[in-house]
Amino acid sequence: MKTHLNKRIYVAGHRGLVGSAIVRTLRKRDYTNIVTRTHAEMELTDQAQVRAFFESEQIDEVYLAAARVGGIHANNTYPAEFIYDNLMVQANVIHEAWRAGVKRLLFLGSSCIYPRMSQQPIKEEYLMSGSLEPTNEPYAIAKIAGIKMCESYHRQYGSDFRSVMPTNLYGPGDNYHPENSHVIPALIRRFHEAKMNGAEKVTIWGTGEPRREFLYVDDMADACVHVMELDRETYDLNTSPMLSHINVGTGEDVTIREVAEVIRRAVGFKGSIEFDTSKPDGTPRKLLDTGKLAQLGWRPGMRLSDGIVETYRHFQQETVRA
Ligand SMILES: NC(=O)C1=CN([C@@H]2O[C@H](COP(=O)(O)OP(=O)(O)OC[C@H]3O[C@@H](n4cnc5c(N)ncnc54)[C@H](OP(=O)(O)O)[C@@H]3O)[C@@H](O)[C@H]2O)C=CC1
Ligand SMILES: C[C@H]1O[C@H](OP(=O)(O)OP(=O)(O)OC[C@H]2O[C@@H](n3cnc4c(=O)[nH]c(N)nc43)[C@H](O)[C@@H]2O)[C@@H](O)[C@@H](O)C1=O
Repeated sequence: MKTHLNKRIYVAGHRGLVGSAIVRTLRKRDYTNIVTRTHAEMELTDQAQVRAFFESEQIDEVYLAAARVGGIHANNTYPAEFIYDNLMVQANVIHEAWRAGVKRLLFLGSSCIYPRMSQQPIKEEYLMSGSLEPTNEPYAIAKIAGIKMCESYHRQYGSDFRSVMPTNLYGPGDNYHPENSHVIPALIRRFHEAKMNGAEKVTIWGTGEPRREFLYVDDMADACVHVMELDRETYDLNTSPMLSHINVGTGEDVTIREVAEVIRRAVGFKGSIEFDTSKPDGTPRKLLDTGKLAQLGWRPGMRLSDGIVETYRHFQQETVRA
């Protein structure tokens, strides 16, 4: 007999930062029937491959953590790939999941869906109330389309498709590419290399003044499973009739200068920091209002300084993905 622990759960993007943490969390909670495909095994932008997968695998639930992801430079340099890949991946997975009768799906968006100059902290209902940040607008537009797909399939077909909007994430298994990664992995690598090479200075992009909220990836995965385990009635009661997404964050933000200092200390780099103001700052601030998720009984566990120490420990053990 099928219990909730042996339902067939497909984690899309299981080798990425978030997907790998979701698999760890599901295993820790004794889920036994987790289905995965690497990018080489299934190209999610190809509808025929995605259709064949859902037709043969009898999936009960989907965590959609596969996407084209990168930091400010990657988003700004490859906008066509960020909009095309993300629209295609999510359209194929959401549509084919519906066709195959998948019972529940979780779509991962991003806090960059909200207006660049949004009121802070950002509530879910501020979606589409202003213009987006130009460095990642194509990615944000794709993510907004993903939310709207989940809402539309729920509205028209009653599909139990949900969305969470994570703040900036970091942790074990991140992408440490020198240019294309997000700020925390980029700076862990830069400070580490500077320490190893005996360099005197490390350069940080932008002014150091933007504020960001950072969530440890295992907390993010825990929030994803928490949201998926809510019954539909509770989920609906806590989202507004026209907006189905839920913010996930810590409720606290820091400046880039402050987070750089935390990383410098964790890595043990003794030199100085300089700022390259020819590089973009991006959104000045994006602090999520996480009241809805708190009301649903979830809170983060990891403090930023501890999470960075833990991530640096993993970085030193991992084969760097770069
Ligand atoms: N990291 C962050 O700070 C944030 C992430 N998010 C969201 O969380 C989700 C997960 O992000 P994250 O784990 O960081 O991203 P990663 O880049 O670490 O992982 C993404 C995964 O998706 C796979 N993938 C990408 N494109 C395809 C494709 N066309 N076909 C098959 N597989 C594909 C990748 O495989 P491969 O590497 O082999 O291409 C990789 O395993 C995304 O939706 C992202 O937008 C939201 C906010 C912040
Ligand atoms: C999660 C989120 O991630 C992206 O947006 P972002 O919040 O701007 O993320 P970021 O981590 O790349 O930068 C944060 C801040 O940090 C500064 N910064 C300093 N030095 C480095 C540096 O070396 N690398 C990077 N990447 N940033 C640096 C950088 O200038 C910026 O001010 C979105 O495109 C979108 O993909 C998205 O959803």
